[in-house]
Amino acid sequence: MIEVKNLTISYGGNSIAVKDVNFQTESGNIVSIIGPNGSGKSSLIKGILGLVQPIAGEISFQSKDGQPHTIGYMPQTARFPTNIKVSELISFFKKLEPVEEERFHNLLSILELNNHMDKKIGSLSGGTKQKISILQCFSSKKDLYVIDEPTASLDPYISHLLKSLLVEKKKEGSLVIFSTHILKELQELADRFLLLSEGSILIDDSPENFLRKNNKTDLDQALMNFWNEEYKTKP
Ligand SMILES: Nc1ncnc2c1ncn2[C@@H]1O[C@H](COP(=O)(O)OP(=O)(O)OP(=O)(O)O)[C@@H](O)[C@H]1O
Repeated sequence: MIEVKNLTISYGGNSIAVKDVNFQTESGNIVSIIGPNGSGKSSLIKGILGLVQPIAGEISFQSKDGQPHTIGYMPQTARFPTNIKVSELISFFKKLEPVEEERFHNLLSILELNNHMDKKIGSLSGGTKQKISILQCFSSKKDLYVIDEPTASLDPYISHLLKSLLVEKKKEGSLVIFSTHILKELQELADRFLLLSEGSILIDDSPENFLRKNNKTDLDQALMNFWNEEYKTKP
């Protein structure tokens, strides 16, 4: 379980990236964070991960067995040292954190990373670097998976694989939090979504409930209607 209380993040000056955000969620769920560019999705994710220091609020985790929680993270853009080989990077990851060998080898093969082992990271495409992130993130079981725009630079085949991994992790009892701009992806995967606007949560609902309340079947359309109404009421 994760509980986020009054979380506020600023990078300095007067601007606030995340404003007094509150939510809590149980394990075994997929939660999606959506919102326009600059609405604070990545900042909220970085706050959850402890990568940025909030100016107010707190985040607490409780794992079922009382053990320290483990987190897998896939950033929006994979940033690895450019002058080492793929094989060296993967060996480094394996030294940092033990992997489940069967899962690791399955992923390595599905992601077709074997063909890239002798290449320097700097020579890889963005999508191939994301595949290494997938391998790193999903080669061992975690309590929480945090994925920032998972499918942004992936081809349809690998996007499909990643979405299946998220569903598999939920079924195994982990909590999955991902941000996206793709509402179809949200409707397909999420048990619950948070719509951020200017750092605050504007909607916190399940896709089904939101559709029912708005008498729609298509989330894209329902959210666009909501958004247009929201802007109409702004000065
Ligand atoms: N490192 C940083 N330094 C200063 N300001 C930042 C930094 N990172 C983000 N911001 C600001 O914080 C606000 C929220 O940005 P954030 O990247 O969290 O939004 P986002 O919803 O993830 O955007 P996008 O959809 O474009 O990825 C924006 O105003 C952004 O300019």
